[in-house]
Amino acid sequence: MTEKTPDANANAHVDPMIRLDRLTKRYPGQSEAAVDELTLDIPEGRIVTFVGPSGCGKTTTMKLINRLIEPTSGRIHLDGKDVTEVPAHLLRRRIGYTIQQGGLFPHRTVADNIATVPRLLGWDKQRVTARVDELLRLVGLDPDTYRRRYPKQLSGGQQQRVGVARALGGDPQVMLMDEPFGAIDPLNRESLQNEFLRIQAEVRKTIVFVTHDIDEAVRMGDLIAIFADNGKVLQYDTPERILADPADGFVSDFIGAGASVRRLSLTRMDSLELPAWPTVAESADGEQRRTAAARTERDHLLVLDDDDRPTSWLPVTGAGREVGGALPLLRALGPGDSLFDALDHMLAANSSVLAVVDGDGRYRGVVEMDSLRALINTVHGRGRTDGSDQLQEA
Ligand SMILES: Nc1ncnc2c1ncn2[C@@H]1O[C@H](COP(=O)(O)OP(=O)(O)OP(=O)(O)O)[C@@H](O)[C@H]1O
Repeated sequence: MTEKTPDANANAHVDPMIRLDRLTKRYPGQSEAAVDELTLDIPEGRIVTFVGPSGCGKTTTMKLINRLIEPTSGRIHLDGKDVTEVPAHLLRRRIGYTIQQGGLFPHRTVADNIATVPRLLGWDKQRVTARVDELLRLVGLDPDTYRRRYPKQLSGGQQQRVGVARALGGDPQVMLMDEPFGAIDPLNRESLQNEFLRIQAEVRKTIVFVTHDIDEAVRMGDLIAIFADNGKVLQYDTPERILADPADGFVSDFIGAGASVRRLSLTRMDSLELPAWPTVAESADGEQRRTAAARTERDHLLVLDDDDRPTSWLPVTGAGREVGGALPLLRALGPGDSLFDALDHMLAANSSVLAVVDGDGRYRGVVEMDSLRALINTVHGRGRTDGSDQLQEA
C-alpha cells in the first residue's frame, strides 16, 4: 500500500490571506503575555484550525485578528495589507465571526440576525432579503420556515447554522469561528462538521477555526496550529504530518494515543496504490480454479465477474490446494472509504483482507490487516527524529 500524493506542504503554493507578524498581547495586570510574538501565515481559501489547551491564547489571537482587542505589539496583514491602522469597525465587515451557540442576537429574528452585516454595508432591502434566503438555503434551513423565528425557537444545531449564515452575510474574505460546534452533542456535531465542509467547498473562504478537540481539528483543518501556553505555536502543518510526526512531546501528548487510528481516517482508498490479490473469473471451471489456487500461497481467491466486479471469495485449503464453495464478499471498499473504514469493516466481518473497487465498482486491489497493523505500529511509540517515513509505504 503506497500513498500516491502525500500532501506534505499544503500551504506552499497559496498566498497568505492573513499574516500574523510577531503579534503580542499582554492584558493589563498580567505578568505573562497571552500571545507572545506569534508569527503565522494563513493561506487563502483554506481552513486553519487552532487547537490547544484552555487558556493558551486561541481566542485572544482570533480577537486580535478582527481587532475586538488591540495588540500590544506586532502586525496583522490581511490580503497583503497591514490592517493594524484600519478602523476596527471597517475591518470587521470583511471578517465573519461565529462563536459557540452562534452568538445570535436573541431579540432579533433569524432573518434580522443574518442581515446584520449586509445592512451595515448599506445593501438595499431587496438585495438583503435575497441574501438572507440564499444563506438559509446554503446552511440547509428552509427560508419560509425559519426566517421569522427567534433564536430560542431553534435547536442548538439550527442556531449554529444561523450563526454560520450570519458570519457569511456580507460575503467576507475571512471567517473566524471560535468553537462554533462546542456546545453541540457529538452526533449532531459530526453532521454539522460535514455540512460545514460541504459549504466551504462552495464558498472557499479563508477560515480560522478554534477548537480544543483534536479530532475536530483534524477533521476540519487543511492545516492545524497546535498552541501551547502564551500563544506559542509548537507545530503548524497538515493534519497528516502532525499525526505522523509530532514536533515534540507536548504535541504527541496532546494528540494522544489515538493518533495512529486518527491518521487512518485521513487516508482514502483513492489516494493509495494497492497491492494485487490472486483473482479468478466467475466463469472459470473447476480445473481453472485449481490452477489459480496452485499458483498462489494465499488462502483465498477473489472472484471477479465479466465486468471485473468482485463477487465472492473462494477458500483454498490443504496441501492439495482444494478450492471450496464461494463465500460472500460482504463488503468492498470504494474510493471515498478511509483506512479507518477498512479497519472497521475488517473487525466487523472478522476478515483480514478486503477488496477495493473504483467508482464503477471495478476491482482495483486489496487492503490487508497486516498492512494496517504495520501502519499503526509505525505511528505508535514513534519519536520525532527517527528519520524514516515508513508511513508512506506502510
Ligand atoms: N480580558 C482579559 N484580561 C486578562 N486576562 C485575560 C483576558 N482574556 C483572556 N485572558 C488570559 O489570557 C490567556 C489566554 O486566554 P484565551 O481566552 O485567549 O485562551 P484560549 O486558548 O482561547 O482558552 P479556552 O480554550 O479556555 O477558551 C489566559 O491565561 C486568560 O486567562
